[in-house]
Formats: sequence, C-alpha cells, structure tokens
Amino acid sequence: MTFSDAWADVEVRHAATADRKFLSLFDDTGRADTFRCDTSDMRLDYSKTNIDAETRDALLALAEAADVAAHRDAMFSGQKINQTEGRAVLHTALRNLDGGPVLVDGTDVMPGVLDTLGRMGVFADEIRSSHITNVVNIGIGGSDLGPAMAVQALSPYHDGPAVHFVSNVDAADVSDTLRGLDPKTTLVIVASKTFTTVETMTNARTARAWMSEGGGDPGTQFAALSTSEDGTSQFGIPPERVFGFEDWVGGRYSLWGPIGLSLMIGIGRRGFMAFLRGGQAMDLHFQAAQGAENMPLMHALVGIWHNQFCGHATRAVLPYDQRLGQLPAYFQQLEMESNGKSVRMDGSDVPVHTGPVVWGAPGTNGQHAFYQLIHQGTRTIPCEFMIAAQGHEPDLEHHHHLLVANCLAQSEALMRGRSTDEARVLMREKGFEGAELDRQAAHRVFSGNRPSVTLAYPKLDPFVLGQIIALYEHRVFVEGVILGINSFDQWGVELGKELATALQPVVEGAQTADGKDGSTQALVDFVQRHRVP
Ligand SMILES: O=P(O)(O)OC[C@H]1O[C@H](O)[C@H](O)[C@@H](O)[C@@H]1O
Repeated sequence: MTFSDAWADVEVRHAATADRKFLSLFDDTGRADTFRCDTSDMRLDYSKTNIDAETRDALLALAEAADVAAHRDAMFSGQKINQTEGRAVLHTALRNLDGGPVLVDGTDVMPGVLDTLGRMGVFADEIRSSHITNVVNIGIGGSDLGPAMAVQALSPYHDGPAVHFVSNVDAADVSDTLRGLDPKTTLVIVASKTFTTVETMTNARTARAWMSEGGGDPGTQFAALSTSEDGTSQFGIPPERVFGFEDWVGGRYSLWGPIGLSLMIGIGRRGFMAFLRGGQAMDLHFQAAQGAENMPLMHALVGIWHNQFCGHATRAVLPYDQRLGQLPAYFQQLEMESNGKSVRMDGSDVPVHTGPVVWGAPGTNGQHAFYQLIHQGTRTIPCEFMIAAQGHEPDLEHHHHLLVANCLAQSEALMRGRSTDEARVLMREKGFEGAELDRQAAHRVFSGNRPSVTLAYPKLDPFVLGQIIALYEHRVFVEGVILGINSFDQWGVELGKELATALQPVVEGAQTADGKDGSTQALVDFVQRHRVP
C-alpha cells in the first residue's frame, strides 16, 4: 500500500468514528486487555481513546507504508539518517552494553563507548570517595535537562555528593546556585557538546573565577563533557578530566553518555548501569516486538492519531510522580526540538502539522491548577498519565494509594464526563429548580470523551527510568519517520542565536541600534535608560 493510501485510510477511520462516545468501546469486555502494550514490567494502556481495532490496523498499515522498521534498523546500524548534518544517530550505542559491534563508517564505535563509560565510572568513584561535597553541572538544553531531570527522579538512590545545575545565562542562576557552596569542596562539570554555547561558557568562566577567588583549584576541580577536544583544552581542562563523545549523539539524546556524569556521581556506577540497562531493554523491545505489541510504535501511532488526524495540537505529560517534576520539560525538548519542523527530509513542505506542543506538570498538583481547562475547556488535550505501583515511602503508603486513585480518577473522568441529566440531578439535590437549576447544571456538565493514555510501572527506579526515556525517544523517532522529517537536527534554534550575538554590542552601547526594527530599537532604548549608570 502506498503511504498516501494508508494516510487516507486513517482519515476515513477518523471521519467514520469522530462523533461517537468512545466509552461505548468498553462494551467489548476484552478492550482493556487488547488496547495496551506490555514490556516485561511496564504497561501502556491506550484503551481510553477512540482507537478501535480497525483504526489500529489502519495506523499500523501507515507505519508499514512509512517503512518504520527499515528506518529503525538504519538508525540502530549507524547509517547517517541525520541527513542535514551528515551524521549517524547512535545514542542507542551508549547503552548497547553487551550488544556487539556498531559500525560508523566501517569502524566499531563500541570499544570507545565502553572505554569512556569505564573512565566515567572510575572518576565517579574517585569523586564519591573524595572531599568533594557538591557537584555543579553547568550546561543548557540537552546538556542540562536530562541529568537535572534524572537526578531528581532518582533521588531515593542518591548517595553521593549533592548535585546542582546551572543553565541560564541569567546571572541569577549561577549566583543562587554557588551561594552557600564551598569553592574548595565543589566540583564543576562543564557540560557542552560543542563547548561553544555562550550561556554555558559564560557560566563556566564565572564559576572558575568564583572557585579561584574562594581558594579552590580549577586546575583539579573542573571536568568537561564534550565532543570538542580543542574547546576543552583551550578552556584549560586536562584530558584526564575530559569525557568525550561523538557527533552521532544528539544533545537531547545525550544523557546516556558523559552528559550523565553528574547522575552517575550522584547515584553511583551501579545505579547508572541499571539506568542504561533500562534504555537497552527498551531498545531490544523496540527492535523485536511486532506490530501492536511494540510499545514505542503504538505510543507514536496514538500520538499521530491525536495530533495529525484528530487535530489536537497539544499533548499534556502528567506524571503522578513528584520526582518526575522535570520530565515534562525534558520531553518538551525531546519532542519539540526533534519534531518541530516544517520541511521534509527532501526540503519540500510537510503537508500536515508536525510535532505537538508538549507541556505538563506532576499530578496531583496540576489538578488544582490547569485541569479545569483539560476537563471543561473548548479544546481537547490528549493526556499522558504516568503512575508507579509503588512509591519509595513504605511508611506513607496511604499517600501513594491516594496518588494512584487520583491518577486513575482523572482518566476515568476525562472519558466518562458528566451528562446534563446527571448534572441536573446533582443540582436538584442541592435545592435548585427551574431556570436556575438549568443554569447551574450547565456549569457542572463535563463533555467527557477526552482521550488519555496511562503508562504504569512498578517503581521509579533507575531501570524503569531508563525504559521510560528510551520509550519516548523511540516514540518521537517513529512520529518523525511517519511525518517524513529529520528528527535529529535543530536549525530552528540558530537564527535567534545569531541575532543575539549581533545585538550584544548594541545592548552594551558599543553600537547603535540603527537598522533594527522600531520595536527592537525602542526596547534597547528602554533597557539602556533604565539601567544603573
Ligand atoms: O551541549 P551544547 O553544545 O552546549 O548545546 C546545548 C543545547 O543548545 C543548542 O542550542 C540546541 O538547541 C540543543 O539541542 C543543545 O542541547
């Protein structure tokens, strides 16, 4: 079947089913067992969507027409699928712990990967048993969001020095983080794939001055994570404290290698290896599981269904897990930087919308803030709930029961809703009647029929976190393949960087704003007039 025929078939399914209440699909008592994917210990339930067997078949046919399996194999085997940068995409090699050779341009990259992993382990052990009490990771984007998210996620396993993160070029970030730390017992890790990112280099220089002035030794208390040997040596970091990686690891996919060093120092080598094993387990599942059994594939198809066919422009990530508080921001970069594109691989315009807006916050907090719109707003927002069977606080199990009940209640409420008749009964019981009864009832109606998926896992340990991250990486990859875009470049961040570089001397007053638009000129003028002379 051609891709356009397969696409048209899914459109037909959408048109044929758009008006129904998908709660009725549960008349099939086997639905919950059929519309889900399991790995050895995780479950993705997508039964609370309008996808039925025919629609799923059509979506799977679409994946087949897009040749997802061939693209997947090309990625894992080191082909240069990042065509605009001429690079392979091999973050999977970083967790390919015993999976055999991976060739790039005919050379096996695995010896280098494993050697660096070994060096990271030795270094992490040294730091964990040294006088270092605090570690500061300076990086931004992919060199920050991953380790910051994972360090928080795995805090119950943290038994090393405290780990902090500085990312923003706003001096507030570095100042607030370094305040209270001892420059003599702090390790600074400069994390930057390119070692040119202005925010990171500015913060690194500030931290170096802070350490020198405070009696610490940047000569021994700085480490670097980068693909740029020149950059790290020019900064003065000796090679034994540089942990390198190759350009086939994208920034937003880099947590699995040296960029994960702060996590490794925090939770130790064993914990980090378990995290890698989790990622590797998802890789193996993604490569082996067939059709509807394949969790990343189905997660992607549900996403494509909601975004490209149903027209739902955003996607809420709602972990019922306080320690996954930074996961929505992490997925924001992963999904929006990967699939926020307008042209296909060949440079032609993409004829449909591409990546959705990804946002969210942990439950139950979000319930008391923005769920109002999710339940009663005019837009449908597909929700992605996440919940662990167990927490890490066995003495406080009743909290966890409440957490689980809330998570399940939300997806049920979104699907079921509350009809006008039900709302009227409720309001009559409260003593309303006549026109006021109708008016009050209208405000208590929930349309329902709002889709969600739920990812359930046993406990948020390193292995499970590794699976979750790899699941989403592959989900984003599959969506990108179906859209025909390159998920692995990020040209969209360049223009702003170029203009910022050009504007810096204007803001400083060394150049005039002549030639800029009126708004920019006026804003420069405002800032210059209001700053301390
Ligand atoms: O790791 P670095 O080279 O410092 O890059 C940090 C980040 O900045 C860039 O602008 C990209 O948008 C991100 O993908 C990247 O992760």
